Amino acid sequence: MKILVLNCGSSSIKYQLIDMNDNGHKVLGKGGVEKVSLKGSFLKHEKENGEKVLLEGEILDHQTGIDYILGVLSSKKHGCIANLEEIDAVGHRVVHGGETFNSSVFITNHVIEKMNECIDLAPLHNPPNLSGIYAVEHLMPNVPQVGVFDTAFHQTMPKHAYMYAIPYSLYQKYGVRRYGFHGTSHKYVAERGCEMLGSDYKKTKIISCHLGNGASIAAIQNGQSVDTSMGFTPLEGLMMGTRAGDLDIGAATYIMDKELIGTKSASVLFNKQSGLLGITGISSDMREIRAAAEEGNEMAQMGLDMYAYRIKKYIGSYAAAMGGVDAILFTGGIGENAFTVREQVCSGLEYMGIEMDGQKNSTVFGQEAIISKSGSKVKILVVPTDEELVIARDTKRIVEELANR
Ligand SMILES: Nc1ncnc2c1ncn2[C@@H]1O[C@H](COP(=O)(O)OP(=O)(O)O)[C@@H](O)[C@H]1O
Ligand SMILES: CC(=O)OP(=O)(O)O
Ligand SMILES: [Mg+2]
Repeated sequence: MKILVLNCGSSSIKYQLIDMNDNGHKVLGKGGVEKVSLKGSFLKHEKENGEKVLLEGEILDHQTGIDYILGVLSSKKHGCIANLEEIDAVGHRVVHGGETFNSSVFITNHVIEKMNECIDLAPLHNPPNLSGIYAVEHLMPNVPQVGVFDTAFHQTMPKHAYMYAIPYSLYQKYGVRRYGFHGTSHKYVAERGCEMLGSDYKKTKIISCHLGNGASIAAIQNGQSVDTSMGFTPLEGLMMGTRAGDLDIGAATYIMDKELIGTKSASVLFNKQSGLLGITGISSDMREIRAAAEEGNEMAQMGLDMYAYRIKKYIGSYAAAMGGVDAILFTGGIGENAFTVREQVCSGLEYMGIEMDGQKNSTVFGQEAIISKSGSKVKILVVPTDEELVIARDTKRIVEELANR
C-alpha cells in the first residue's frame, strides 16, 4: 500500500511517500517545501537512492505546495510513481485534536468540522493541517485520508497533571487544560528506545526530550504519557526557537499593559519573537547560536545556558512525578545532533544515576545510539524520530479496517 504522509506546518510541508506492506516498509521519496507563501520558497526532494533535488518556485499556499509535491513524486525525471492513482491513501499530522480525538481517525466531514473547532487552540498549526486535507480532497478526491493527532498520545495523562489551577468552569466551558503535543514523536522514540535497550515498554519509566524548532518533554510510565511540558497550546514548557515557554502570567499581562499591546500582538511576541531568538537577537536556529557562542558571544551563551537549564529542571520534576526514571531519550533536530546541548543537560545529574559517556556522546549525530556509561543506572539514548512512519502505520491500519468492514 503506497501511503503519502503530509506534515503541513505554518510555513512548511514535510512529506514522505512510503510503500507499506505487512513485513515492513520502504521510503520511495521524501522531502519538504519551505517558506510557503514567502519569497524564495522551494521544495527539497530526496529520491529513494538518496539523490537530492532542489526545486525553486512561487509556492503561495499549501494547495500549491501539495501540487508541487505530487508533481515531483510523479515526474519522469525525479519521481517514484508513474501517476497519482498509485497513491492508495494519505496520512496527515494534525497538531490539535482537543479532547475529541484520542486516536487516529479516518477523515470525514464530521471530523473536519471537529478539527475546525480546535483552530483557536492551535492557531499556528491547525489551519495549515486543514489546508493539507482540503488540498488532497481537491487534487485526489477519491483517496482515503487519515488524521494522526499530536495530542492523542497524551490523552492518558491523569487529571491532576492536565488541569490548570484556574476556575474549573473555564475547563468546562472552553476546554482549557493541558493537552500536550509531539505525541506521535514521543511515542515512537519511547517504543524504539525500549527496543534498543531490550526493555519492556510497558514496564519502563522514560523521559523523552523532543528538541526541534518546537520543543517538549514527556514523562512516559508503563507505556503511557503521564505528563508533558506543552499545555493548552504548544507555547508552554521548554524554551524553544521562537517560543517563550514557561512564563509568569503576571509578567505577560504587565508587558501587555506597558507596551500597550493586545492579545494578537502578545501572541506574536511570545510565539514568534521569544525563545532563543528573543534572548540572543541572533537567530532561532541552534546551529547559529552555537556558532556565535563559540565565537564568544555572551548572549548566545546565555541562551544556551537557559535552554539546557530548563530541560534539566523538567528531568528532575518528571523523575519525581514517576518515582524514578530508567531512560532519558533525546530526539528532534537539536536532540539528535547538538551533542553539547545533551552534555549540558545531563551534567550535574550524576547523583540521580544519570551518567553520560562524554566521548560516545560527542560522536553521535542523527543516528540511534546509547550514550550513557555502561554502568549508568539511567540509560541515555539518542533516537531519531520518525513521525511520518507512525502516521503511515496508522493510516494503513485504519484504511485496512475500513476495507474489511
Ligand atoms: N547539526 C546540528 N547541530 C545543532 N543543531 C541542529 C543541527 N541540525 C539541526 N539542528 C537544529 O534543529 C532545529 C530544527 O529541528 P527540527 O526537528 O528539524 O525542527 P521542526 O520542529 O521544524 O521539525 C534547529 O534549531 C536546528 O538548528
Ligand atoms: C506542536 C509543535 O510545536 O510542533 P512543531 O515542533 O512542528 O512546531
Ligand atoms: Mg517538529
